[in-house]
Formats: sequence, structure tokens, C-alpha cells
Amino acid sequence: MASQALHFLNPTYSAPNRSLSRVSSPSKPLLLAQSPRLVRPISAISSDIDSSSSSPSVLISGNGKGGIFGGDGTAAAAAVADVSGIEVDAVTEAELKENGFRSTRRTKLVCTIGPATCGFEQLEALAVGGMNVARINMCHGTRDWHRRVIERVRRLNEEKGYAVAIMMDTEGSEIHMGDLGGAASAARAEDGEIWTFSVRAFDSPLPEQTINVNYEGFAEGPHIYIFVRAFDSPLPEQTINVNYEGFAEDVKVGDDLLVDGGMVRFEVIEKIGPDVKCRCTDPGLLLPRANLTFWRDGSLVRERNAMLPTISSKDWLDIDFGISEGVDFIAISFVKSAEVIRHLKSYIAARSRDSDIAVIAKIESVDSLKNLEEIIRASDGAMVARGDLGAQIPLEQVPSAQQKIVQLCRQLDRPVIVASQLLESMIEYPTPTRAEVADISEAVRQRADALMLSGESAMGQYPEKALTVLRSVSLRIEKWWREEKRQEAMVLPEISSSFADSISEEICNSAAKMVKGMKMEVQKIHSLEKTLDVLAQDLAKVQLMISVEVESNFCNFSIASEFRFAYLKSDKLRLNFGKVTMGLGTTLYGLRLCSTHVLECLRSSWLVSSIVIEAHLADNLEVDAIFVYTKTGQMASLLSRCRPDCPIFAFTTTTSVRRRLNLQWGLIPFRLNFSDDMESNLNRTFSLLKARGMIQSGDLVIAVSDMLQSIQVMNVP
Ligand SMILES: Nc1ncnc2c1ncn2[C@@H]1O[C@H](COP(=O)(O)OP(=O)(O)O)[C@@H](O)[C@H]1O
Ligand SMILES: C=C(OP(=O)(O)O)C(=O)O
Ligand SMILES: [K+]
Ligand SMILES: [Mg+2]
Repeated sequence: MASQALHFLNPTYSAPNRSLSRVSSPSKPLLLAQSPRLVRPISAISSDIDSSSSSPSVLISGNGKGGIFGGDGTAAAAAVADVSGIEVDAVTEAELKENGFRSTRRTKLVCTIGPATCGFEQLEALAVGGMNVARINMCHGTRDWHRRVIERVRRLNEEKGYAVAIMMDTEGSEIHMGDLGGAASAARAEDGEIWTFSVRAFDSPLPEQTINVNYEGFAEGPHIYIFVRAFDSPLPEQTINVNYEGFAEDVKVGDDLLVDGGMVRFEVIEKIGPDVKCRCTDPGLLLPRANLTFWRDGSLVRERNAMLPTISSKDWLDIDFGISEGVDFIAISFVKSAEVIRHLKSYIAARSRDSDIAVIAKIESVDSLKNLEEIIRASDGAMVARGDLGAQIPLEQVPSAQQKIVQLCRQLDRPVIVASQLLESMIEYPTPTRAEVADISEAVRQRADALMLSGESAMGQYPEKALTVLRSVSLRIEKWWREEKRQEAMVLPEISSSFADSISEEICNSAAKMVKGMKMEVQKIHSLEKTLDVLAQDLAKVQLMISVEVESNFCNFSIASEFRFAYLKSDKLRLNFGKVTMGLGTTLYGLRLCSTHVLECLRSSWLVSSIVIEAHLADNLEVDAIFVYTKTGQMASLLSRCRPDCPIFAFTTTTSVRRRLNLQWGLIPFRLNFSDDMESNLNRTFSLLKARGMIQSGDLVIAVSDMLQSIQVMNVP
């Protein structure tokens, strides 16, 4: 039986000591200790995850010559010639080479693009500085302006190999100010000054100290944006247009008018038709299109504008624009319920059958907090939009809301962005405040997927410097937490709804655990061991065939710890753990499944009641990277969710999935054409990455894929 199952290729490769020492033990089979570097099942690897008929069992150690990993000159030459076959950007490549893969940045960075950063060179500087996603805010600028930004980002990606994703953020129908008139990018309101907020559509210059409001219910509802409309003629000073036409009717004399959640505060002193005269009580900077809320007797006034749709008619036009431009993400402002997200997702699906635009729910209102879980489940990701959130709930509740949203998103496997005011002072100053650095580090410590710059990159004085601060603080804090080994364990509930998905989930959880070097519980079954004793005799290893029926599912199981390989395959009907190949004192890696399904099988067939826990597992495994081959990105996301201790190289066949994965924690997305044959995929990847100096022989890699449900642990040949 054993001879039938075990095939060894010439073991010419001498593995680095670290891997040898971990797998060697006096009881280990000799043959295996010679070439533990590569784990390679032959019949186990199948392109058909649904096939359960063949018993995948043969586990083979590979070698440098003539093996599937193609150490011979021809294969290598072909691979070198094919270097362009893998798409990765220069920044990632340089980072990998300089720092080695363990210390690449895990936290992703989103930059809002505005007048300060819309040029090609400026965009390139941001890409070089680590921008993963460019956000365009439809509150500002014209569609033509945004189209030009999108074109430039595209060109950057095409010409320089970046995968900068584009996120379009809707305006929403909350109340906000209009433009400040002319080329004014900001205006300062001083204490005691009288400003006019107006709902008038100014064709001609606004009168002095008048503000036009873009919301017709402005004077009636709570959220008032000061509209920054493109006026033909400059607005007069101290005049602000409001986008909500009801504004002048909704507000009352004595109300507090908060700009941008309180960055500037006014008191309503007089209403004159469409104009509302306000006295500045907290001076500050008025930014175009800043959000407006009004408060009465200490509470947020939510009147007619609470009935405004989440997606306004203008937003629908912007969404159409986003779909036709093929943006990667659409972020929806002021989401109140999951329904609106589902509605939008079905609209996108109907409008663009083959596009996969992800919908991000911005959590920035009281309603969104109330329906948080349902909203996150319905969305493809969420944003902690602290700017408006802080205007709707007491400021001191924002940190706990942030933590809750970040945690919930990770549990539900949705990327989460922490946004607004991370480096607010850098709009004006070249260095951040200490408090801002502490705020960034808290978001990094919470393991948010991404951090976002708004005004800092859109219209600030120091966009690149702000990005550098974001990047270097993220890197430093990530490193510190890794060194401290103080990762807070988070319970990750099972999220899959189908059997196949639950296996993917288990595989990802297991792979991530292996990386962490945490001890895993491995179960050795007494009676099985006895059987092995008998069967083994002088044999170095024994292969057993176990096929057990559990609740009408056939189960087979395959392990070859010596090769540090484990896999399983399944279809709808059968959980398929083929033959068990194990030596005495076997070490199993990454098999939580083993402890659940398999043991149940073993218990019933071998009538085992007592189980010994064996645990000389992935301790100090020091895995350098996880490789995941994923077509849809799902397995990459599941791995990212585990926040493993090493980076995740996500290989995907489409550029759109590559860009989308760029938002998620720890993922380094590559575009690569790969097949269903994992052997050749790995072979090709190793050659391509080695040729570019991004990995080296001996690096320890765990590979998983969504085509073959497997986990492989191997040293790069
Ligand atoms: N496309 C744009 N055109 C002009 N100004 C912009 C643009 N995008 C952003 N800005 C400026 O950057 C500031 C911060 O951006 P952001 O936080 O996205 O918007 P908001 O302040 O409206 O929430 C805006 O207030 C605006 O002054
Ligand atoms: C990100 C936010 O949304 P916007 O910048 O569009 O107001 C926020 O409110 O924090
Ligand atoms: K917005
Ligand atoms: Mg907002």
C-alpha cells in the first residue's frame, strides 16, 4: 500500500535548516527528512473540486530537477521570458525587495482627489507614496472633472503597473453649503460676523454675507450643506448658498447651525424670506460644500430632510456615470437601511452584467448605527465616516462606534475604511499633531482595512507629506504590534452559507493560524495509532485508507505532515478525505477540519472514544507569505479577514479583481493568468517572482486556492 502511494523525485535540494529542524524528529521517516522543502501531491491536485470518486492520496516531495516545479534550465528560461506575465506595481516590488515580505504594509490607504492632487504627476506621486485607492467625492467638481481624474488614474495603472482602485463617493441628499464663489477654496468666518445662508439660486453675485443653501428644505431640516456651486460670477463675501430649498423654512431663530459637524458654528438670528442671517459663534474655516446640521435645544433637528432619499436624483446620475466609467467602488453617503444598498446592488447588476462594482456603505448617521449589522451584511464594505458621524452623535461616542464598526466588518468579512480628520492639521501644516498620530495608530491597531485622507489630500497644502505620515505610522505600528505579539484574538463567527464556502472559510482560518505560529490542536487517535503500530513495523510510514460514511456523506482524509501538506476536497454530497498518510508522531498542519469532521468520521468507524491532543505544530513556522490563487477574490478576502502575521500574495486573473483587493488588509494583489493546475501555477509564480527578485529560494510559503481546496506549505525551490 505504501509503495503504491509514495513516490519520490530526486531529492537534490537542500532545504534551509529552519524548516528541516522543525520537521525532523527521531521518529521521522528518513526519506522525508531529506527533502522536506516541497510538498506536492500528485493525484491530490485536481482541477475538479467536485470530483470525489478518486482517492487523492499520493503525497510527494518535489525536487529541483525535472519536477513539476521545473528547476531545469528550459523551464526557468521560459519563465524568465515570461516575467511580464505577472502584474504588480513598482512600489510593491521595491517594498518587497527592500523590506522582505514580512514587513510590507498591511493597512491600505485611500486618498481623496481634489484640486491639490488631480494632475497626472500629483496622482503618480500619491501612487508612489502608497495610495491604494483614489476617492472622488461627487459633492465637489463636475463630472467632466472627475472623468479626467479617472482617466489619469487609469493611465497611471496602465503605464506604470499600479492597481490604484477608484472609489466614487456620492453626494447624498443631506444639506450642505454651496461653493464659496469664484475660485475661493475656503473662507474664514470670524467670531461675531454676520453671514447669510440663502436658498436663492444666484444667477448674479450673491449679496454680501449671504450663503446660498442647496437643499430646499434647508430652513426646515437638520442637515444643511453650504453649497459650492459653480457660479458664473463670484459670490460676494460672507454669503453662502445652501442646497436645501426648505432651509429658510425649517430653521428657527435661535437654532445653532453647525458647519462640518461643528468646525464652525453659527446662531440663527433672523430669517428674511429665502435668506437666513446667522452670527458666527465659533469661528473657523468654511470649506466649499461643507455639511450643515442644525441643532435646537441641544439636539439634532431632524425634520423634513430626514425624509430625503439616501440616493438623490443627482446621485443616480452620478451612479450611472460611475457605472459607465467602470469605477471599482461606489460609496453611498448617509446610508439609513440595508434596503437602499440592496436596491443599488441590483441596479448595478442590471446595468452592468459583467462589472463587479463593490458598494461601500458610509456609516455616518444615527440611522446607520441603528441598522448597522444589516447594512454591513448587505454591503461589500463600509466606511466609518467620522466627519458626519461626529455631527450626528456626541463626539465622545465616535471612538466606540468606530471600534464597533471595524470589528463587525471584520467578523462579517467586509473591508472597512476609517475616514476623516486623521491628519486634519496637515491641511495647513507640514507635520501632524501627536494626537493625530495616536488616532492613526489606534485605527491601525484595530486592524481596519484602510485609512482615508479627505481634505488633506484633496485641497491641503501637503498631500504627499500627509500620505507619508499615514504610511510610516501604519508601518511602524503594525511592526510594533507584531513584535509585541499582542494581536488581540477576535472571535470570527462562521459566515458561510454553503458547504463549499464553509470549507473555503476553514481552509483560510487554518492557513492563517499556521502563519501565526500558534499551536494547533492535533488529534491523535489511540486506536488508530495502535493500528499504525501494527501496520508500520519497519516501514517508515504507513498509509491507511479511511473511507467513512457520516450522515450519508463519504469522508476521506489525507495528511502528510512530513511534507507539511494537508488538503481536502469536497463536493456537495461528499466530504472527501482520501487516504491518510501518517507516520508515528505525525505533525499535522492547519487542520482544524480534522478536528471537526474527520474525527467524527474516525470516531464512528474506529470506535475511538479517547483522543490525545498532540501539539507540536506550526510553532515558529515563520511563514514568509501566504499565496492565494483566487478568481473572484473571495478566498483572499477570507484570508485577509484572519489578519495573519504575514502578507498575503493574492493572484487573480482579472485586473478589476486585483484593483478591488487593493482595499483589503494585508493583500498584495497580483494579476496573473493561471490555470486549474496548482502545480503549474505555483511553478510559474515562483519562477516569475524569483526572476524579479521578489522571493528567494528557501522562503517559506503557504499556498491556498479556490480551485482546489487545499493548503500547502513549502519552501520556495
Ligand atoms: N473634486 C473636488 N473639487 C474641489 N474641491 C474638492 C474636491 N474634492 C474635495 N475637495 C475639497 O476637499 C475638501 C475635503 O474633501 P471631502 O472630505 O471629500 O469633502 P467634504 O468636506 O465635502 O466632506 C472638501 O471640503 C473640498 O473643499
Ligand atoms: C467621509 C465622510 O463623508 P464626506 O467626506 O463625503 O462628507 C465623512 O463624513 O466622514
Ligand atoms: K460625499
Ligand atoms: Mg460625510
